Amino acid sequence: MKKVLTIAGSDPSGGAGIQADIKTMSAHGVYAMSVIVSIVAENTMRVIDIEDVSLKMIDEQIDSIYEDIGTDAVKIGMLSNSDIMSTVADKLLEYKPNNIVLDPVMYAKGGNALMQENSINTLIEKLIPLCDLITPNIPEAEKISQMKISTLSDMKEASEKILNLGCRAVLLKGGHYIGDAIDVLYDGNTFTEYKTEKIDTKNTHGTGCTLSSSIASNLALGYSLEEAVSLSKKYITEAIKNDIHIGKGNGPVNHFFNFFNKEA
Ligand SMILES: Nc1ncnc2c1ncn2[C@@H]1O[C@H](COP(=O)(O)OP(=O)(O)OP(=O)(O)O)[C@@H](O)[C@H]1O
Ligand SMILES: Cc1ncc(CO)c(N)n1
Repeated sequence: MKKVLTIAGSDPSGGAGIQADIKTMSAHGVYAMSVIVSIVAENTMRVIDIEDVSLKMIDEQIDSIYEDIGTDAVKIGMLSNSDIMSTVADKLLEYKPNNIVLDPVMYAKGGNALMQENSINTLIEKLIPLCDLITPNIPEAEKISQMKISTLSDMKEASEKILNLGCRAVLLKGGHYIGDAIDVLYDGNTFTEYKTEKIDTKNTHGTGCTLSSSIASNLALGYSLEEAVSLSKKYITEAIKNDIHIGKGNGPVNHFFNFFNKEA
């Protein structure tokens, strides 16, 4: 069985973070493992508090995976500050895992910060160069590329700027784009657009976590980057379409739409 690790924050309400990652990986038939770096008190409505796990415990959790099991892909999600980013980057340099997918989480859907603003330089200098793929949404890509993104051609220009920071590929997600849900993949040679209609729903909590975990799973399963993104775009679209109406705010997607019928 292929093995995929998520290094991210915990969302007790189950729609984003580690919980979304494990559900997504399990729905793809890979063996999911998790290193929790922050515990977030949050739900579908708001973020209440964040408590970071100690750097020592983060170190030891990552060691415990590589001492024993190893990974076929690694998904990295919320890293709240620059010390955590450096700790994770050092471990990636030590173990050199294949297929590193970084979702550079900065804000929750309601707008609360999940990453300290002053850690963006560490993200850029230490983490991005180690990644096979980075999956920013539009506000995150604006921060990383330091340019305003209003059009599809801006998305492409920002992808080029981000790729020049040293990662192997960029998937700039257009869920926040007015109009269709267009994501742009840039691998240094080719731009590939993945386009679906925007689904009219407020239940999009954890869409980014789910997409990046799906891509990591598909890479672990041996798909090429282009195939993995294409399959994962189909997965997130179906997961959004088949939403399950949990909570009072921005609810989660249905990670297991393939396995059960929500009407049943
Ligand atoms: N309403 C929607 N209809 C169709 N696809 C959507 C919709 N919202 C987001 N998507 C798709 O979901 C994926 C995740 O994109 P999005 O930009 O929402 O990520 P995100 O902001 O990082 O999510 P989050 O921070 O909540 O985890 C992308 O493939 C995007 O195109
Ligand atoms: C723990 C966590 N990671 C990521 C996100 C972004 O969706 C969130 N809301 N919570």
